[in-house]
Amino acid sequence: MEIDRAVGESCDRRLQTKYRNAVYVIQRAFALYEFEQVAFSFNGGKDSTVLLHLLRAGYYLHKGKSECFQGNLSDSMLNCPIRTIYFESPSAFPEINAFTYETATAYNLQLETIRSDFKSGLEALLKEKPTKAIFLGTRIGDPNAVGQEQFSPSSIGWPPFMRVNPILDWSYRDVWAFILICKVKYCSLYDQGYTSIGSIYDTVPNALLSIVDSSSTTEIFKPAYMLSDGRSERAGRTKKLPLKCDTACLNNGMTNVSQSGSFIASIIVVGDEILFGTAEDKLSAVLCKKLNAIGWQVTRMIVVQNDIDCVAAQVEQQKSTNDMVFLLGGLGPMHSDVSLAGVAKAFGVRLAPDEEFEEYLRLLIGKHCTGDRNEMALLPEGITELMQHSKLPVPLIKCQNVIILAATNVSELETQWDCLLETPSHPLMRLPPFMSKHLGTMLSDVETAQTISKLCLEFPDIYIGCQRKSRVGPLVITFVGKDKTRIDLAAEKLSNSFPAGAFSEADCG
Ligand SMILES: Cc1cc2nc3c(=O)[nH]c(=O)nc-3n(C[C@H](O)[C@H](O)[C@H](O)COP(=O)(O)O)c2cc1C
Ligand SMILES: Nc1ncnc2c1ncn2[C@@H]1O[C@H](COP(=O)(O)OP(=O)(O)OP(=O)(O)O)[C@@H](O)[C@H]1O
Ligand SMILES: [Mg+2]
Repeated sequence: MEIDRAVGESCDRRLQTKYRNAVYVIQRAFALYEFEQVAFSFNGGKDSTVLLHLLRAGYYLHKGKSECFQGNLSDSMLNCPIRTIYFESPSAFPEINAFTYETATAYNLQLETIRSDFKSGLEALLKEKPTKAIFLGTRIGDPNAVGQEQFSPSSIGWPPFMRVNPILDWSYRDVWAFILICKVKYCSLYDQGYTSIGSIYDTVPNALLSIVDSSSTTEIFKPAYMLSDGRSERAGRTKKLPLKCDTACLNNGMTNVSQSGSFIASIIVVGDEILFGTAEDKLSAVLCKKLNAIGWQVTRMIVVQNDIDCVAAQVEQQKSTNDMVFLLGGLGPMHSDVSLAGVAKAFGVRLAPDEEFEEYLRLLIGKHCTGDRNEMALLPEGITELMQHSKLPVPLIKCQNVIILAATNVSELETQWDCLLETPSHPLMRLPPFMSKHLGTMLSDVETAQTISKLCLEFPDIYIGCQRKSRVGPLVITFVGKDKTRIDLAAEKLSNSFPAGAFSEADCG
């Protein structure tokens, strides 16, 4: 078969290894699932073009040569009649659309065009036709590849299928080496300087391929395969406009002080063991107190599973609605340590080796490190700031307005917090602290409820909360705010609304 032959006859040993592994993954998938229950996600991009020809090679090897040759078909037209899905969007480049349809016809792919978003399109597809696995041209540098393996079940919240990523470990160079060695057709945009193709609204030719030609009025670009540094593959993908709350990212992680006179933060704790009830989260409560003491308000404390998508979903949501997000847990070398991958996914960047951080880790755990790459030194690319302090063995990690704390107990958290505040570039502006006052009473909830409701309306700047430690014990009313006089006034008003002695100051630790 021509693809197999071209790679075999090339002198590119690296490509040969990548090719063999990818074809092996494809053959495994064909052996595991019924052919009718697998699909190929094809969009005319370079990665899915490579995958198309690997599928043809894998199918040929899986089926055996004889079954694949149909009559007098030349082997370059050898087909893999796989179900193929294309999510066609009105904002796709016409060249991409044309290439997708031409290629599907040329290779007899059973094309199913879907005109909705990925998730609902896949939901409808799975309802209509049982689909166990879908081949994708995802590569490790893609923002959405974080945490994926060659066989990765679809994410939580997505319809259930296996994502099969045969070229996950292929580099930009490998992709072009394959296309050029196998002499397969590719979308014409890649000859015009496009190196990764999204929509017409967010994709331009890669400026690194621009040819300076003073005699020409139009800008000319070299073809995509001329890009020497694959890390710049997505340089032509313009950033989406920031969401309204993402101003936090533009302003060194700071928005303006909200009307309540404080910054807001949320805390995400990553820990299956907390959700199973086998461990208790003590750190968030301590962190809340620390934040309150510098005048920050905590809007949420969330515990999530050790799952990249769960972490990513929460980080994505919280980072855009809070001035700062603190992440606790899920850091380290274990399979369940997915916090950084979740952060990377939330920001749409990849995890990349960070030499500075690796050096710190080497000093700390050097001799225990195995392998040639330290997985713990992979940090979200382009958005990570290391906050070093002499009392810390490794720096704290900050990704825009998300701070990742590696504390495993209260004492470590206290040290990390103190160091954070002592770091010159720390992003936590000190504001007047929150203060609180607690009143205890043996009056019942029913007797006090109405008066307290009225008090809340009268003192909108003071948080007034009620809690009981037991049904028979005292009711404790808490007043929290930044103005001591106002707190005292609210407490006094409450006491004065009831017979003398009904309330007394309580200590809530
Ligand atoms: C067939 C298919 C399956 C996908 N499955 C998932 C999934 O399980 N989880 C997920 O977060 N995204 C999934 N996606 C979305 C991709 O991660 C990603 O958003 C998409 O390839 C577009 O990349 P872009 O945003 O860079 O254009 C899927 C996309 C396709 C086409
Ligand atoms: N609109 C789509 N329809 C079908 N599959 C898609 C679509 N968009 C993405 N995919 C799948 O996701 C994979 C990764 O997309 P990505 O954009 O990174 O790669 P590509 O389009 O093949 O190449 P390029 O990086 O040059 O754009 C694709 O190879 C394809 O399998
Ligand atoms: Mg693309």
